[in-house]
Amino acid sequence: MAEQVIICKDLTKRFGDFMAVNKISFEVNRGEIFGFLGANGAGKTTAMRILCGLSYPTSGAATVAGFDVYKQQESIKRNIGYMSQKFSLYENLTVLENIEFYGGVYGLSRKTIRSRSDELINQLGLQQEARKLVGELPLGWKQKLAFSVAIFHQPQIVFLDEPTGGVDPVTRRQFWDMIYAAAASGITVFVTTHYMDEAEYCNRVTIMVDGKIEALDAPQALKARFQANNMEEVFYQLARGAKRSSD
Ligand SMILES: Nc1ncnc2c1ncn2[C@@H]1O[C@H](COP(=O)(O)OP(=O)(O)OP(=O)(O)O)[C@@H](O)[C@H]1O
Repeated sequence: MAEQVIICKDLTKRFGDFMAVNKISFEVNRGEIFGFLGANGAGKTTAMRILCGLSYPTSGAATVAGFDVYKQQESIKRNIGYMSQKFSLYENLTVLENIEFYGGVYGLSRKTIRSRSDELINQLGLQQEARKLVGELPLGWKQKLAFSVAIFHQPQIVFLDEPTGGVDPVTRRQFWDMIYAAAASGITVFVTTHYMDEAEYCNRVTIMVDGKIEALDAPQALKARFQANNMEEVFYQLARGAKRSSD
């Protein structure tokens, strides 16, 4: 049986009387690309923040990389990478300086940082840009670099919160090639997205509606179950009854 690196059981987060995350349960396997979908306000970011060790649940249980979300937040943070749409690299530092900075934050030795950053810059084809300010790079390149930095310390799991917002489909496809390479190297990928073509690239997806998980399966299986041609239609069938407004 596949090793489970994230286990959630009835995980709940309440803000006052409001159930932002309402008893969600699921498991994610090592090396899997796990899509976490839902309309605006469904509760994705709230759930993801708990799994990243940034916030406590109200009730329920979860472990991430074997560590408990209540008691072992620091161990969770050391074993994951995180990239949010808002998380940005330092625009006023160069490409190389950003890589070195985050390598240091993640506790890598100077020697490791030097050899891995050379390797990374070559892989990304950024040799010409290595000493340019990140602020001068196009958005798609910033996202690729931010992803590379999020997995620079070779974490067990990487959490991506709408990582490809605002870029064209070709650039998004290139970004997904990087996700596949990371997953092939054994990194588990937990990703939220609004783009339904990206949902098709995941091994399995959950669809959250109003704080609850309404469906969880491989895209192919969901399409068959909902007699849909694509994930857009599956999503629409599940999310059309959502009470939380999309803004
Ligand atoms: N600190 C908070 N206090 C009160 N309500 C909150 C708090 N954080 C989030 N919420 C509410 O919880 C619900 C879920 O928010 P969350 O950000 O998790 O949704 P999401 O699925 O990530 O949506 P989006 O795609 O818009 O980021 C929203 O209705 C939001 O207003």
